[in-house]
Amino acid sequence: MTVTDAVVEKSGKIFVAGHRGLVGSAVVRRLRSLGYTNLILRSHSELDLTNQSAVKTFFSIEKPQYVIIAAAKVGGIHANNTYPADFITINLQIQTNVIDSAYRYAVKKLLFLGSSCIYPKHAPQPIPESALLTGPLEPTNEWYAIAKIAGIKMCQAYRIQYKWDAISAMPTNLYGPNDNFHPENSHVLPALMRRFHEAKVSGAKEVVVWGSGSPLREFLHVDDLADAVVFLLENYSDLGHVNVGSGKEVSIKELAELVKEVVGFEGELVWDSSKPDGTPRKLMDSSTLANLGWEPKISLRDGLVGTYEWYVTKQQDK
Ligand SMILES: NC(=O)C1=CN([C@@H]2O[C@H](COP(=O)(O)OP(=O)(O)OC[C@H]3O[C@@H](n4cnc5c(N)ncnc54)[C@H](OP(=O)(O)O)[C@@H]3O)[C@@H](O)[C@H]2O)C=CC1
Ligand SMILES: C[C@H]1O[C@H](OP(=O)(O)OP(=O)(O)OC[C@H]2O[C@@H](n3cnc4c(=O)[nH]c(N)nc43)[C@H](O)[C@@H]2O)[C@@H](O)[C@@H](O)C1=O
Repeated sequence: MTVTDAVVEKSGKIFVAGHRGLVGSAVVRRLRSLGYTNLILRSHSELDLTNQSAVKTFFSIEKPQYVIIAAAKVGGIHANNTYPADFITINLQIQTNVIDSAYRYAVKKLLFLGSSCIYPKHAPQPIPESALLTGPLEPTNEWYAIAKIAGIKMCQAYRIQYKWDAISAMPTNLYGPNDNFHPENSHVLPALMRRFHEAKVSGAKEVVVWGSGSPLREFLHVDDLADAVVFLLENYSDLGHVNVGSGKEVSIKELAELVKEVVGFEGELVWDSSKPDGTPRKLMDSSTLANLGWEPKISLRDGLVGTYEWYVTKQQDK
């Protein structure tokens, strides 16, 4: 493993793609809090990253020095399972356009974000980075996972062929402010927070939770992830992708009970077994990152309390 020599200048021009999303908005907060002042931001409507010529024009005019790709087609188990064509195609287009243009317009360093779903469904637990491409993927999100694997491999290929500084980080399941709270298409944590909140407000007696409750998931607050992303941008430069997790896993049943308590819903949980469980377990081995000197700070309970406060004050106005 190599630690990068190149210092990321505080005045360096940094393009954060997807800055309105869960991850992109947290990365922008973190960069600003560290004194990075020269951020380039474009909303989806200002720059559609699936449009190759628009992306080329953007890079040729703006000439960013650093790029963080937090723009992607993202969703929970239902969305991934229902829109496989969108998940594979849009993600391949966004990452291919941005990585290639970043290289061609002399970006100094690029960080690509993948996901823990790149690993085989039955990978050893905790999952080391070396488990990539050692077995079949989880069917509910294999289309998205294939795109993400292609992104990692593209960064590696450009690093090998062009000696270009492209790195990849693999976050575990994330949550926090600016998450997607869509009732069907979101991830489990925001979906349950919204459902429990609406049930509390309406006085409903029951809330439906999908699957069996037995799958295990590892959750990381997005502010911890953003801290890790900037840490890697500043300190890491090598071929291998790097896992970013909290190291702690909970069952979906335990998660549901915790969200219920934080929201203050007092009714019952009803399990809908017609919905898929997805992968049984995906705890990542984040020792590569720990050995570089990074660790997460926000507990799941504290992160949930903060996210619920944000949801009640901000999200409901939308
Ligand atoms: N959320 C999670 O639990 C995890 C996320 N990740 C990874 O982190 C990254 C960010 O995810 P997250 O923040 O959750 O996702 P979000 O959906 O919250 O944000 C994605 C952002 O990308 C933008 N975007 C999507 N398509 C385009 C496009 N064609 N052109 C320009 N912008 C576009 C979206 O804008 P708009 O909404 O306007 O379309 C949005 O701002 C992704 O690579 C994801 O794979 C990894 C592991 C877990
Ligand atoms: C980050 C990751 O996110 C996705 O994978 P996932 O971890 O399976 O994501 P999920 O959060 O949607 O579900 C986690 C678990 O929770 C259960 N569950 C209960 N009730 C609800 C519920 O109401 N909504 C959702 N979405 N899930 C629910 C659900 O049945 C499953 O057992 C990937 O597609 C992939 O995109 C990816 O990388």
